[in-house]
Order: sequence, then structure tokens, then C-alpha cells
Amino acid sequence: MASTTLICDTEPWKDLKAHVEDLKNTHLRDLMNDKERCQSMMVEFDGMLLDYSRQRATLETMDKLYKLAEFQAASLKQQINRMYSGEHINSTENRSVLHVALRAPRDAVIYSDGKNVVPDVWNVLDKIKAFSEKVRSGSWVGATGKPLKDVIAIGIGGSFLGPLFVHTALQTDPEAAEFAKERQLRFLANVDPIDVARNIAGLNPETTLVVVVSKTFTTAETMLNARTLREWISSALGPSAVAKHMVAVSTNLTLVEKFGIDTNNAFAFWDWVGGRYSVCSAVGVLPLSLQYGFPIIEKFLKGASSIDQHFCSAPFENNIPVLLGLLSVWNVSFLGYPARAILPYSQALEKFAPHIQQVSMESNGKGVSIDGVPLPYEAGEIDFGEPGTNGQHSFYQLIHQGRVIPCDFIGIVKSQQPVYLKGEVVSNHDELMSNFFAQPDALAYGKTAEQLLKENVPQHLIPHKTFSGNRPSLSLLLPSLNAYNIGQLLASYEHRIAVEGFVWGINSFDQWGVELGKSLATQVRKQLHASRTKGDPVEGFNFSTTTLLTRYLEASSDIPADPPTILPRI
Ligand SMILES: O=P(O)(O)OC[C@H]1O[C@](O)(CO)[C@@H](O)[C@@H]1O
Repeated sequence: MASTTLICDTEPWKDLKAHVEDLKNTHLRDLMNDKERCQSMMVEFDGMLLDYSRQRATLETMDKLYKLAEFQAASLKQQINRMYSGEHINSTENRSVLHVALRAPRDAVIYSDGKNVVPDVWNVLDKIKAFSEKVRSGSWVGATGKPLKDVIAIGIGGSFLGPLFVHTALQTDPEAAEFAKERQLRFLANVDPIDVARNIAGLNPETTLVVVVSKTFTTAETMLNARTLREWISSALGPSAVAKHMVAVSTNLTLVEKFGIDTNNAFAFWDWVGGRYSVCSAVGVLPLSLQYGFPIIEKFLKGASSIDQHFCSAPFENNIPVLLGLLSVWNVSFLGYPARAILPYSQALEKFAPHIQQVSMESNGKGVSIDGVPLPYEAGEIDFGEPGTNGQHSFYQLIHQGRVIPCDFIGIVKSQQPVYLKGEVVSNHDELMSNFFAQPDALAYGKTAEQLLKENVPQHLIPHKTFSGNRPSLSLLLPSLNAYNIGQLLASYEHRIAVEGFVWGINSFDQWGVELGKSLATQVRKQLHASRTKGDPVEGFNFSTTTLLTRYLEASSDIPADPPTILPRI
């Protein structure tokens, strides 16, 4: 059990604070000259290579970080063990945190509340396998007897971002793409009717299966979108078609049934799976198996499981998620860099940063310790990112010469879609990877005024063309980007974020911060209804909101009080 002492009051924390001073005058240029240091800052596991030599850290820094992690207030190893053994480490919701069980081998034993949950996990996986095979083979057909070749998955937040990331990453993997021929998978997340319009554009309800994904089955956006697509199906095919065209993924099977979905076609998961950690549950596995077939998705689960085993068994100095997590704590809490850029040099990973943004910011964006004590230090970080090289032509200017933002460069050895053009200097993937290798050095070394002078740069441009360097980054090199590697990448980041939260002494597995906005929206929804249907004046809001709401209502007063059902048409 972690102690209630705040980590910032411990000796290892204070020691690290003091250690920042030792590094103040050490430039990354100099650190990079120390080959022995660089060698010890390369870690390999299961084909993944992590190089963190471009962090503003020495081997002494790493020792101090390990000490911090081992110290009683952080007790990282113990906390990891508590997670794997199903203790209720999500204490504000009194829940275990067992997303590792979602990808555990069939014969693994993982307990939550005295029960081995692995057989339940595999019951659902087997059910998904059977169902997805029926749909994919055409033995499950729609209400008019046509096979269902298109899937719309409705869900938001954790019930959307992870599956979207994996789908986007698999789309161009030749093996996965082969199994997805003639099929489409789309994601409807935003309650904005434009998202509905875009999702149904070009689809025929007769050949479409809708998967409603919601842990709670109460999320306002998801439920309105689900009712909208239910209407889209039933207005085209009759209400009885819903049973053939809508299935659900949820922990709340009672509400699934109430909604009108046959619970035989509902795929369960459990309250010990946090929404943002649910991509390996039916939340991701069902839509992805419908698109790519279960065997491909099983490989993804195996990749994640490989990292799960590594995370709970490797010593800290060889443990990729632990190293990633500790370095993030170092950057945020000691070097004072509040943000992190996630920069995959792979277009297939274009949705990785948005997914990790939720996993990280919803997990660690907390202001109090796990015991409710206000934190005297900042926890969490601002995550953002874009695939290289697009990011280079967007926000890298700030990263090179403006603020210091530690960067994660993620590179892939073998492209999913290689292109070679006769006569070109390098292949297209080598061109991409040239940037992957160049950017970290540009950030670390920079360019001095002396160098510019030697290049005869005019004096007045020297300040503008100088790069201070000393900007930290890390590089992660994956052998390829198939389902297995995608699983590895996902689990590495999930665990990294847990490590950060464990050290900061916060609860990374609740998300109370999303509640206030939701309840205020309920009040606005009631007002809009009352104003539109009974002409009630706007009441109970501050001046600003009253003015905005009144303007909104007045400017849209042509909308009838009780309009007929209208579905988008594009
Ligand atoms: O799966 P549900 O219950 O619809 O919730 C969707 C998302 O909403 C949140 O509760 C808050 O945004 C997320 O944590 C969750 O992933």
C-alpha cells in the first residue's frame, strides 16, 4: 500500500530537485558525446528499441529516478503488483484496474474480488469470434436478407478513440487489409448531426450493422446518436429490423435491453475496465474483428500482452514503460516541461496521439493526491501530436526555437506500403525516416552562432537562425507496424501513463473532472426544450450565458416547436 506522504516531501524527490542544478550547464551536445551513457540508454524488448539518450538526463539522473520510484511514497513495484493482482487501486470508484486481463492468455489466472476474470474475458472473446465470423461470412444477414458489409461503431471518448487508432493503423497493413476487403468500418462519436451525416453518407441501412459502444449506456452523445441510427434503420426497413442491424457493447446489459437491443447480441465488459483502457475489451475487439477478422485482432491482443508481461517482470532499467513513465515525470516535475509531443513517423499512426491524449490527460490530469490532498506540484502533461513529416510543416517551429517540448519520435523499420521509384535517391519510406533520424539531433544539438558565422550568414540573421538545442526527445523504433506491434505500442503507453500516476501519487483511473460540464449541459438542455416548446424565457444562468442562449434561440426561432423526424441527406 502506498504511503499517504506526498512524493514531493520525500528525500529522493528533493534530491532530484537539487540534481536539476547539476545539469543546468550541461548541454545535450556534450551528453551525446558520452558513448557509454548513450549505450546504457538504449533498451530493447521483443523487437522494440527505445533510445532515450537524448533526454536531459545522466546515468546519475536515472539512478535517482529509480530511487524515487522505489521509495515508499511511490513504491512503484508494489503498485504495479497491486494493479495486476486486482486490488481496488481505483479507490474513488472502488474498482480494480485490470485491462491487462483483457489480453491475458486463456490459461492465465487474474483475480478481481476473489474471482478469476480470465475465463469471462475469453467467453466474450469467443462470442465475438463466433459473431464476427457469422457476419463476415454472410451467414448473419440483415432484415432484407443481404449480408452486412459495413459497420458503424457509435461511441465516444474511450469507447471510440482507441478503436479508431487501431483501425487507422491496421487499414494499410497488407495482411489486415486483405481480410477487410469490401468492408467498411466507420466511427460515429460526436453528437454533432454533421457526424451522423458523414457516417451514413453512401451507406445502405440494408447492408449496415450498427455497434453501440458505451460502458455505461447512459452517455448523452452516444445514446442520442444510437437513437438517431435506430431511426435511420427503422424508417428504412421497419422497426423489427433493429434486432438484425444493431448490437451493443456495454457493462450495463439492463439498459442495452431497455434500448431494444437483444442481449444475445450484446457483448459485455466489466467495471474493472476503465473506458480509456477498454480498446482490448469488446469495445475495440468487436468492431475491429468485424472489419479484420478475429485472428488479426488476436495478434493485436498478443502484442499488448507481451508488453504486459514485460512491464510486470522486467527490472526498471530495462523496463520500457517504466523508463518512459519516469522520464515523463522527470520532464514535467523537475525540468518543468508541461507538454509532450507524440510524433509517429507513420501515417498509419495518425490517430495514436489523439488516443494517447485521452489516456494520458484523462488519467493524470488531476489536482489532488489519491488521498484527496491538493497537490503542491503539477501532475499530468499536455499531450498532442501529428505524424511526421506533417507536424514538421506545422508546429515544429515552436519546438525547435520556441518552447521546449519533449518529443516522442516513433519510427517503423519496414513500411506497411513501401514505394520505390527508379532513379530516386532513396525509397519513399527512407525519405520519411531520414526525417525521423534527423529531427532528434536537430533538437538536441541545435546550431550555434559560431557555426552560422562560418557559413557566412549575415549578422542580422544570426539570432533568427540560431537554434539553442538542448531539447529532449526519445526515439522508439518498431520493426514493422502489424497488429502485434500496434498492441505493443498501445500497452507501452498505457503502462507509461500508469507509472507516471503511481509516482505522482494520484488516481490515474478515475475521471471526475468530466462530470461538471455534463451536469451543466443538462440544465441548458432543459432550458432549450422549455424555450422552444413553451417560449419560456432564459432563466437561472449568468449574464453571459443568458445573452448567448437568448441570441441562439432568437436567431433560430424559425425551427418549429415540434418538428417531424429529419435525418441528414448528403
Ligand atoms: O463508454 P461510455 O460510458 O459511453 O463513456 C464514454 C467516455 O466518457 C467518459 O466517461 C468521459 O469523457 C470517458 O471516460 C469514457 O470513455
